[in-house]
Amino acid sequence: MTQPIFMVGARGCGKTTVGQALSQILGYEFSDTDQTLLQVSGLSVAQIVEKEGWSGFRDRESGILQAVSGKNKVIATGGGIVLSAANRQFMRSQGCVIYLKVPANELLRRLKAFPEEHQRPSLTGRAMTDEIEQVLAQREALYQEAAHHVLDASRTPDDVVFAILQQLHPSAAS
Ligand SMILES: Nc1ncnc2c1ncn2[C@@H]1O[C@H](COP(=O)(O)OP(=O)(O)OP(=O)(O)O)[C@@H](O)[C@H]1O
Ligand SMILES: O=C(O)C1=C[C@@H](O)[C@@H](O)[C@H](O)C1
Ligand SMILES: [Mg+2]
Repeated sequence: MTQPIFMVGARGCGKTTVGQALSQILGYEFSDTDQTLLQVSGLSVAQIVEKEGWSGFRDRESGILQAVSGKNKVIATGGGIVLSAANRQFMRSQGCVIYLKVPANELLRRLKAFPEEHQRPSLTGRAMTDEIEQVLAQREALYQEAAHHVLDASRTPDDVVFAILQQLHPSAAS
């Protein structure tokens, strides 16, 4: 398999952490849409949103998704990449899409421990607990629609990587 692997899911589900580890095992190149946007623009998510609003950020993010896609790549996306129907269609048609599913209480635990507020400014203005539940409720169907594989990602990163390898190459991972 050479097609790109796209990691999707909510903030803090482990797209960057697990995607990077998976790329190393597969010998694939790794890209992250949030990190690439930071590198090419020199601006954090919070700065882009302040200047251009969320719609400006979403437009830039969609452009980056297309730019970083390619063979033998693992691509960690931003948590809101699936809001665009064109992005969902692009990822599904170009590659293999993996949804890392994590319950709200575990997302909250991780995001409280590692807030990274410049890259994760508030989406709703609400308290983090309420925001996570609200955003998950709004996006769950979109993550499911985009995904070829849905993984329980509340386990350790190594366990999640192993589970992905089992889904992609059932014989090789056993
Ligand atoms: N399986 C895991 N178990 C425990 N902690 C994890 C796991 N995966 C990631 N983490 C931790 O949770 C935090 C968020 O992970 P990560 O940045 O990979 O999430 P993300 O899905 O890329 O989030 P974002 O959408 O904001 O980019 C990190 O500090 C990471 O160390
Ligand atoms: O869930 C979201 O909408 C976001 C998640 C992050 O990865 C960043 O892409 C940004 O903070 C928006
Ligand atoms: Mg990330």
